[in-house]
Amino acid sequence: MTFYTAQPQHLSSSRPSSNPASFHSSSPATSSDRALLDMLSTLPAPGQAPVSRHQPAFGSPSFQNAPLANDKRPLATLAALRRPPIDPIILAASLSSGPHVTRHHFHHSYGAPRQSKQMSVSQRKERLQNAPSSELASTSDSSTGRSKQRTASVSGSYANCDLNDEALENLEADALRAESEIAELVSSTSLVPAVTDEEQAYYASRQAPRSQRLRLEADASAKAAKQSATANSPSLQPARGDRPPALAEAQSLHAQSSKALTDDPDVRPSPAAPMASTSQPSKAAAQLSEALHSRQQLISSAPSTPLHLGSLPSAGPQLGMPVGQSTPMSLAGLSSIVRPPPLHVRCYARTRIPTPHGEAFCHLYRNNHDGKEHLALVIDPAQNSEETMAHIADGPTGEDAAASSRHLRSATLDEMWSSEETEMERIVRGAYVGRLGPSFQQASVGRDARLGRRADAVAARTEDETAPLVRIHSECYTGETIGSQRCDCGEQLDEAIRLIHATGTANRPARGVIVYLRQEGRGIGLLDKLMAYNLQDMGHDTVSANVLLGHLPDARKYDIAAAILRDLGVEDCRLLTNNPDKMEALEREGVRVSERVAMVPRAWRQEIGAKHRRRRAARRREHSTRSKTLKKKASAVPMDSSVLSQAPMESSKGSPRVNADFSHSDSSRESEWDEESDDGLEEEYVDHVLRRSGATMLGASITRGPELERYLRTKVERMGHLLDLPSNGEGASTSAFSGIRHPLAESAEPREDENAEAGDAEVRTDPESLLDEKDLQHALAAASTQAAEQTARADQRGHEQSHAAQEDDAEEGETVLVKRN
Ligand SMILES: Nc1nc2c(ncn2[C@@H]2O[C@H](COP(=O)(O)OP(=O)(O)OP(=O)(O)O)[C@@H](O)[C@H]2O)c(=O)[nH]1
Repeated sequence: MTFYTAQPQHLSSSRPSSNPASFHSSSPATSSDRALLDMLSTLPAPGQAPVSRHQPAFGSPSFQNAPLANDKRPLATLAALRRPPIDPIILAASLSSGPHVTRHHFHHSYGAPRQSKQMSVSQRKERLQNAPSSELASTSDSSTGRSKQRTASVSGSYANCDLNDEALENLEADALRAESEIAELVSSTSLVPAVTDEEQAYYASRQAPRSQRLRLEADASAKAAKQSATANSPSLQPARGDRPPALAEAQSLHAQSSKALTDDPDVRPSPAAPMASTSQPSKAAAQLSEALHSRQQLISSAPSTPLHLGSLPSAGPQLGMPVGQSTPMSLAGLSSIVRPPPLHVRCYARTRIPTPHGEAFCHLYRNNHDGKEHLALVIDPAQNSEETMAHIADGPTGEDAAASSRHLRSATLDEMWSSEETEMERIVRGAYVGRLGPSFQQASVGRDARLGRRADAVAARTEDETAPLVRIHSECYTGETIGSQRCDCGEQLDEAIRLIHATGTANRPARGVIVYLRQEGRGIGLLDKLMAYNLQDMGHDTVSANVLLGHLPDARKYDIAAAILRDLGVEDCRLLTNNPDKMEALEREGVRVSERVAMVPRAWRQEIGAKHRRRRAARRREHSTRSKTLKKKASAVPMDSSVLSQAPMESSKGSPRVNADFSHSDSSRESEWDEESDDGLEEEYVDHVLRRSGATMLGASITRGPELERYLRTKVERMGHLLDLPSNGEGASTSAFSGIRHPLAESAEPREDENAEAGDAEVRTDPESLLDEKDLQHALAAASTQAAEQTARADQRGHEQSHAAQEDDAEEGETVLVKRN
């Protein structure tokens, strides 16, 4: 029996088969064929495994990042060539036979349960050696008269297919039997047969040598010719050429409805109308036509922004299945492939995390696109204040509203998730205000009330309100967890937290967000990143290694980051990045980037050019002389050993300072920030470099190394990152300085007054000299305080002693007097 499937003809023809109807195909692919192929080849349901290794799983980052036609990335075309969504040949083969089909399989059949004919080369050789000679008997090919000996000496890609002719004929018979069974099944369901797991399990692949395949094909075409001559059933006649009737009918219906649409775009013919005009088209054809029609309409009317599911046409009849039968693929599913469902993010938990730089709120987000848990680190210490948060809880107005609007809070976290949710449940997931403690627990207000207040607050916002500092950071296990020096990711994360905290002043507390996206290895995943490193060890750079592995140099997307920022109430930001793609992506997603703040690698901030190096060397000499003098003084002062051992700790950020010349208190830091003083920024930086607390990265502080240098340079030179390379060696241009001053400094240019002031700054940025100098200063300061205290105590004791002596003297005098008297 002949069977027809909903596959386009050019697909069927790529699968040589003994099926006469589908074997010969010469009609060219029509646009409908292509539309259908397109539809079939982009059909995976959410969570479904890829059909081939080339096809990314739906919802996976690579699926999200699959290059679009309008993608302007330079290597989009190359990527598309390397990793096409699906290979049509593989698609055709797998639709008919199973997902494990590869390009090299060309003939498949379902057979009765039998042992697989695929065996390893060693097994096959062993079997051949042990086989009786009768098994290797030659058979005579009746058509050519040539004698062929089918030994198992076939090698190469067909090595596993050394079946003898008898086995092949058995298989052929099995195949025909199975095909006719499937055809029966198909004719009862009209469209593509569902292949059961059992059938899959009994599937036997036959990779025959070419000569054998040609013979089989010749036999099959002879049979086909014979059958077509004798066939008299009009229902089995292909409607156009040897095209399956269901598809041909669908195409004609589709053409009719398209024409009607072109004539009058407002009138969309109901599926019943074209059906009435044709002579009894099958239900399947009508369904197919409807599917094609709806899809084409969707594509043509799709806006550039994601559609809401509600605006899509109802599921209607389902493609590929008779009405009433369940199928995983509905029209709604189809539409969701055309445009992914609108992105939704929700914050599931929020908690306070103390970091070496200060406190942050860690938010965990889930979304409906990539199944990953992304994070947002919100730095907004004012939220910890009970007074501030009480405003939110009580419903602020006017200035209070403006103050509370500054708080970066997740709308999805604060909202009531259900009417049954208790206050305690909300608090436990992080929807609380103020600082949570054993005696203070107050749930935050729900979304609607808060949004209303936010509107008030926006109206009341003052003009000098600056946008929060935001960093979009991509996960990097190697850089952040094991301290890899191939990249500066760990350092960047640390630096971002530090910089955001550093924006705080007495009047304006720090405020910013680090969105931590789980896009390891620029979106290619840890596995591929590790392989990319091996390619880099072989001489490739970070860009070419990615491309060699079939990826774009950067496969990340930022729509989820933008959604998270919007959820946190960030509508505009100052972005900490060197990557122009990030800025563009955020702007595209509706988050305004009012300013870019450079992320200067710490190692490059140390690299301050030849001229400055010379001056730094001079300053260092001067300092060493001063240090020696100070050391001499120190040795003259008696001092507890405990004081000396604590000196480095004293220099860490937040610890009490004892010498105003070399350090600054928190309040002095605030005033420096108020004045936007570079020196203050430098001090902050130096403090950070010298800190000894916290272990966010192994070997924290500055990431250095030749591989890091290469990585950074490649990003600048090949990926367009906006960072000036440092000068290399003596006499190099100082233009490299632009961008290597502190990123938050107003001007990126080096200061004109290259005097001792600049020298001071340089010296301060040298951690080693600073460590010595500062530690020594602290030690000295502590020692002199101790010495002063000792002196004071001694003075006191002396004073007391002299006083006592005087009293004694007086008493003695009195005694004498009394005696005299
Ligand atoms: N594929 C690949 N990814 C890398 C490599 N080195 C680091 N990464 C990843 O790159 C991501 C960080 O991206 P970067 O290009 O360093 O920086 P960026 O985030 O684009 O730009 P900035 O905002 O300026 O920091 C992290 O996910 C790292 O895991 C590499 O050699 N190959």
